[in-house]
Parts: sequence; structure tokens; C-alpha cells
Amino acid sequence: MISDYLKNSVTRVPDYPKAGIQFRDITSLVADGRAFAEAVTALAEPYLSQAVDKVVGIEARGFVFGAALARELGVGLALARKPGKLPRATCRETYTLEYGEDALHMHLDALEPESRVLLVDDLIATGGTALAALRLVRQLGASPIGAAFVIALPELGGLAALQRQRVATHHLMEFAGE
Ligand SMILES: O=P(O)(O)OC[C@H]1O[C@H](OP(=O)(O)OP(=O)(O)O)[C@H](O)[C@@H]1O
Ligand SMILES: Nc1ncnc2[nH]cnc12
Repeated sequence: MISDYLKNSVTRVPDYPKAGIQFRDITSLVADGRAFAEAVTALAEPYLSQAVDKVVGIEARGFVFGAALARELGVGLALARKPGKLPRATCRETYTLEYGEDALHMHLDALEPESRVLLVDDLIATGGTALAALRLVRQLGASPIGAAFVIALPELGGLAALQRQRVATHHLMEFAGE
């Protein structure tokens, strides 16, 4: 159970980036040392007793939590990046967002085959991003053992979609569309 302090550290921004979207802004959370520390500790908690070989952080907000979580678990971080950012050969997956379309890439040697991988992002909404990252992990022959998010928007279906893919999920707080 997380504190009200942590939940209240997320800022709601109505109609960003377009009308009708309630944007959940984590910049206020990470700027607050107490809130950030609680979030990273709570994200790591279920994985302290599991074997994890690598954390995969999803650009860009997922890098912030992915890096802290990898450090907390004592493992390395692999980057799932937006197009045009990785300098060597990559695999690629496209996806649809709540407010647009994009693609993710990973270096072909980013993950060891059969390694146990934990996906991390700040937020799951439709799940398009996390599912694309999951497909990348599977393309590279690694085993996704879980997916962790600071925020879930369950009404948008992403958590359920990941669970249908038999990926165990963990999140710290939920928001409805209010
Ligand atoms: O579950 P979904 O509907 O896919 O939405 C969630 C994704 O949307 C946001 O990323 P965004 O693409 O806005 O990029 P950013 O992290 O670079 O700001 C967020 O950080 C997640 O990655
Ligand atoms: N409502 C939302 N707030 C912040 N990031 C998001 N990514 C997708 N939907 C989002």
C-alpha cells in the first residue's frame, strides 16, 4: 500500500496533449525526493525475491524509473527506444497510443536469449507501448517475467491486455478518467 503523499505527487493536467485526455504528469513525483524514493522502493518490492537478469526501460519516462529500479535490484538496464535513436542494428515494433502512433526499437544484442526480463514504464494506459516492448523482448528470445508501472489507467485496458499475454503486472496506483 503506497502513501497518499506519493499518489498526490502526481499532477493531473486536463486536456493534454489533446482535448479529453487527463494527462498524469510524473515530473512532480520525480522532483520530490520523498515521493521518488517511495516509488522506487515500492516498484522493486515484488522482485526482491525473484531472479531478474535485466530491466527493460521504455523511452522516455520509463528510463527514469527503469534506471532506478535496475540499480535497486542490482542488475543492468536495456533501453527500448523511439525510432532513430539507437546506433546499431535493432529490432522494431510499431504500436498505437491513447494519442497517436509510434515505434520502439532495441539493439539486437540488448538481451541474452532466455534471460529473465522485467519491463518498466511510468504508466500503462491502452498497453500499446508495453505490448510492443513485450514483443521486442520475445523477438530477442528473452523471457518476460513481469511488467511494473508507477501508474495504471485500468479503464483503458492495457493491464488486462498484458495479463492476457500471461505477463504478471505490478503497479503502485490507479486513476480513473475523472
Ligand atoms: O499504454 P499506452 O497507451 O501505450 O500509453 C503509455 C505510454 O505513454 C507514455 O509515453 P509517451 O509515448 O507519451 O512517451 P514519453 O515517455 O517519451 O513521454 C507513457 O510513458 C507510456 O510509455
Ligand atoms: N493519460 C496519460 N497520462 C500520461 N501519460 C500517458 N500515456 C498515455 N496516456 C497517458
